[in-house]
Amino acid sequence: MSEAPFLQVSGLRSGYEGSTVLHGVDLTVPEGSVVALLGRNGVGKSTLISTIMGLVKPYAGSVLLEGTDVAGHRVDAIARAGVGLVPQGRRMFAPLTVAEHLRLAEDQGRRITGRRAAGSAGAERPWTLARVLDLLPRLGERQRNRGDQLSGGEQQMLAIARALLTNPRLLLLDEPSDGLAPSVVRQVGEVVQDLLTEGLSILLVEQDLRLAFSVADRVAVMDKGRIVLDTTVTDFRSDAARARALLGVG
Ligand SMILES: Nc1ncnc2c1ncn2[C@@H]1O[C@H](COP(=O)(O)OP(=O)(O)OP(=O)(O)O)[C@@H](O)[C@H]1O
Repeated sequence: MSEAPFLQVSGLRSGYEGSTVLHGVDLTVPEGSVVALLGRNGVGKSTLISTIMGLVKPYAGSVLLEGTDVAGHRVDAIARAGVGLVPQGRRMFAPLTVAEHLRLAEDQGRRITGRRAAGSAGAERPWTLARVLDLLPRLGERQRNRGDQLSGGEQQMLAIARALLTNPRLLLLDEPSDGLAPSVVRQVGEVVQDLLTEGLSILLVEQDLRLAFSVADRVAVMDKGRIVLDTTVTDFRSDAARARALLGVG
């Protein structure tokens, strides 16, 4: 893992229709690392992910991707700059098959990668469908099944596959364990490890602390729209009382 930040967020403020949710967020994701973003419900974690991705417009602050400020840019420009989103809730199209979802994502990926300059983010070794199915073989077996016929774990794998086909170098993963059985959460953890090996940087919003601790290098805790703690997993785990106070968990 290199120490250079892939993502550096500074003083980021954003919200919805004039109501401020993020009150000046500072956060760094070093290249090739996983940062787990923790925090109680409603503190602004998904809003941060959406603002980084360009889905929510910032009021102030910067979002540097390898040193280039993309704050306020359109979502397609941010995808081209190398950011992929695996949204909370997975966002399947119930009537479409796995193969159809993947074909749409491949088309989108081609549009994004086609406009990317040679040698820029994600241009070196694109995520082809074959490469994605190699990483997520279960999807290969389920190609003819519709979105609403998939288990929660399979839907999560499909959401990850769709994001990978846009050739990101930074993946924003919003609560991938949500609603999954413990054995499936472990599989998600293994996929995150594989993605790290493939050279991605990852910002992981997670409520499942076991998953977060098993894959992350650092932990950032958000409260009321600010990062109130940014530390190593080892340090965070060494102070259970502080963790309980920050997260409200037993
Ligand atoms: N699309 C929206 N329009 C208006 N307000 C929103 C919208 N999305 C979220 N909010 C509000 O912004 C605040 C932060 O929500 P957000 O979803 O970012 O928190 P979170 O930490 O991700 O919570 P959770 O863990 O429950 O997903 C909440 O008060 C929420 O009601």
